[in-house]
Amino acid sequence: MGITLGPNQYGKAEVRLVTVDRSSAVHRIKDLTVSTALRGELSATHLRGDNEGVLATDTQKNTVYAFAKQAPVGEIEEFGLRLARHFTGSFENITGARILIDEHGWDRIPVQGKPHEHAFSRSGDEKRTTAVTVRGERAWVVSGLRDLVVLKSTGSEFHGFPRDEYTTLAETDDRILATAVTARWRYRSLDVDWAKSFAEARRIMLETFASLHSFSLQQTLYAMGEAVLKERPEVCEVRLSLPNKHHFAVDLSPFGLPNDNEVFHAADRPYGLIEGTVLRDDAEDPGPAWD
Ligand SMILES: O=c1[nH]c(=O)c2[nH]c(=O)[nH]c2[nH]1
Repeated sequence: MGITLGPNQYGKAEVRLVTVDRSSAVHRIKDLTVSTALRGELSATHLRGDNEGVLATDTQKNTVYAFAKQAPVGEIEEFGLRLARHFTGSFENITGARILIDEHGWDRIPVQGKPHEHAFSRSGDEKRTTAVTVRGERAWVVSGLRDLVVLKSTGSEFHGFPRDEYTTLAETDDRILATAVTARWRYRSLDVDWAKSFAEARRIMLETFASLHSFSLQQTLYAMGEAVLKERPEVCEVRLSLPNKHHFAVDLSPFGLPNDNEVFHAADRPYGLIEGTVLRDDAEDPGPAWD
């Protein structure tokens, strides 16, 4: 019986990088979590512990910090592409790289109504994300966001589902719909205004969530992905993961009180998890974009 080494990669996970642009008194900060992963001919170290072709994960981490000094970080997609191409271009046995970057937002603290020059508050849990994959000369970019928490207090129904002997859920024509959006979208090419594309995809998804009268979170998921594809030609595929953050109307009848969808228990678990892909019929082959 033969045994072989299967797919493998290695790198430094979750390098925390904060940069301060001090070129004017109005400082600008970038707060990133960067993960690197290198792929290629790495059988020597796995089979024999021969590390000749192993660019140390410590070096990968140092490279992230050095690159942040040597040129402006720019958009996370650009930074990811620079890093990935450096790693694949520098060492013969390293033929692929995957760089994951999360960007954490900071807002300027308003002081007497004026945004402060160098004091910030965290924007919240939401992260902008990218996954840059390089294989040989080619590159793929999948960008997105995580933990964008949204809620609508009406405009959502859920009924018409089958009832078996275990079904207790009441049908509803008016419920709270809430979720924490994880969205990732795949770009057709690298010729993209990354900042604008991100801002527009985010806007389109939010507007769709708000505007669509929803009969299921599945319907909302599809509509959000479809709207991005309709308006953003640079995107060819959208993947969404939407936890259904259930809000149950509390039974106030023991207290002799009515509850006309005004008082809810926000349950944190379990939660429904609705996931799906929306893509163009003629979407390019994804290659290793999602791997
Ligand atoms: O939008 C929903 N989709 C479901 O599949 C589902 N299942 C459930 O219990 N509630 C909901 N809501």
